[in-house]
Amino acid sequence: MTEADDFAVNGLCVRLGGREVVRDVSFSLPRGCIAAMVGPSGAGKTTLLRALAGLVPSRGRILIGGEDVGRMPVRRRARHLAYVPQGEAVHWPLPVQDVVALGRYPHGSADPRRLGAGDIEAVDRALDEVELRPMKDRRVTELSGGERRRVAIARALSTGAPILLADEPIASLDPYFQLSVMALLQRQARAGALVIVVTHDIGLAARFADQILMLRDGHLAAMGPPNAVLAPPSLAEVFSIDAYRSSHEAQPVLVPWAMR
Ligand SMILES: Nc1ncnc2c1ncn2[C@@H]1O[C@H](COP(=O)(O)OP(=O)(O)OP(=O)(O)O)[C@@H](O)[C@H]1O
Repeated sequence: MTEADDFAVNGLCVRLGGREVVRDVSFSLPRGCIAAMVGPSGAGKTTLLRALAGLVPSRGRILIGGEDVGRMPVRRRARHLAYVPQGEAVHWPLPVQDVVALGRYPHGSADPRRLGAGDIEAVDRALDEVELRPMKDRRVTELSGGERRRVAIARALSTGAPILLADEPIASLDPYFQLSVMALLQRQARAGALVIVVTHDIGLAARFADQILMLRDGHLAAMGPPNAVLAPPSLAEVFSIDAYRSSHEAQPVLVPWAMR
């Protein structure tokens, strides 16, 4: 890791509806890392992720390799940061491959009829990653909720951005695709990307993430490796739960077990 690879957030604050919903958040993460952002409902995860993506005004600084994201031209920022929003991304009856091709917009190609060979390759690769190539000509409005989530993930992947911010990408997926998408995000990290994924699934966070960012009431309550952060005291204090903890195939197993 070099300093230029870092994604650094300093003193980030976001006000919404006259209230500070993200408060003085600071952290830095290297490329090659997958970080899971967890926390109770309303803790500020989506707001923080949207602020990191430049989609909501914030105070403080966000730096990529020392460069201030707030001063980056929008297309340049979009080549650095890809964002998978919560919920369904597209409501128009476009073919799947055209939606995924929107990820090539920051590279100058938005019209699906004018994509270059590199764009087409990036789109096909992204469709393969989420196992949607056979559905590429289907209209997104005719897909299931889980399939649409995978289209949104493919669109972000097709940007080729080295920083991927994903808001609950596995929320509406079946167990096979929850594992598939988490493994895919981990592969992106191992290939050199920085992935920050918001999830309520602390079990999959423990299994796949290198770092946990734990939010509570808008501030970063804890950050570190899963076994340190998702430990009984913080699960009790932040989530008000006890969890069953074990290991399987040398991986941590964490199952929410009882309310406290
Ligand atoms: N547009 C808005 N105006 C005012 N308050 C908002 C707005 N959007 C979100 N909030 C508030 O900001 C706080 C953080 O919301 P946010 O959606 O970031 O939480 P979250 O941790 O992602 O929650 P969840 O896990 O339920 O998705 C909540 O108290 C929410 O009510």
